[in-house]
Amino acid sequence: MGILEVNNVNKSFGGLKALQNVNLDIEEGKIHAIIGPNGAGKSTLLNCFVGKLVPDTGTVMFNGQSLLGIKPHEINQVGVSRVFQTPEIFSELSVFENVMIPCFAKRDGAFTLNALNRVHSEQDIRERAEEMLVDVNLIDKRDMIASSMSRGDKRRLEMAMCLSQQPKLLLLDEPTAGMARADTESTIELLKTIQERLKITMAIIEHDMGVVFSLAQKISVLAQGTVIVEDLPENIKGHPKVKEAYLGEAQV
Ligand SMILES: Nc1ncnc2c1ncn2[C@@H]1O[C@H](COP(=O)(O)OP(=O)(O)OP(=O)(O)O)[C@@H](O)[C@H]1O
Repeated sequence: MGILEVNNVNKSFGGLKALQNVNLDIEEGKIHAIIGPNGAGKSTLLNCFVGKLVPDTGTVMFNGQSLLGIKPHEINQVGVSRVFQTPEIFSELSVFENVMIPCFAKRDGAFTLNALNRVHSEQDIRERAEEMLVDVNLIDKRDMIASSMSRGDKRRLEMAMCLSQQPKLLLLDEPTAGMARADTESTIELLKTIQERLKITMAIIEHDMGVVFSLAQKISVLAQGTVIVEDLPENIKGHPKVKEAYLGEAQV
């Protein structure tokens, strides 16, 4: 049984069938990539996991609980976190302060900026934030202002913020889009380390096939709203259906 199970999901926008009878099973502890050409329905599907869109029909179950009709922030509370193309961080705050914010939110159920003022007396929050920074290898940069960091380090910081909410499933929406090669490599290493050490399940949408094949343990290929193949990475490379779907785009 998967940690995330998608059954017969359909979603249309007017007359356009963006998702048609989509079935997907994301296994606990694995990195599962969802790939496909432009307009295949990848973002629409991800949006159905986080409450941004509601499927017309079908079910989305997380750990045996339906995610349909649940508000995005509640989905986050049940253990599903999403990482966007552009890291969502507080640019003017230090690295350490950025990580303390979600640590407060996790403990108190909400965060107010005032909380940062009493941080010196908040030993448990400080320790937790430090632990997170060690996990993503940013502890030496704890006093840097977030805006001055590289794209790769900003991604590390965002991951530390996500991890402090103790997610069970991490959804990654093109995590290396627009990155220089060095930052892309650093992000691949980061995600591998997190998955190996913390065993967090990840679902990743990504156009860069180098990233996909470096990380994924299973791949689902979407084309025109339908899953055309779901298999191990070695069986996806060169698969005739996948090649056909990508005709005119970067080859797989
Ligand atoms: N809110 C919307 N209203 C109308 N049509 C939409 C909406 N969102 C997506 N679509 C359409 O649904 C189809 C699937 O789009 P989606 O963004 O899910 O594809 P994608 O695989 O994520 O594409 P890309 O890789 O280019 O981001 C496309 O034809 C898109 O134009």
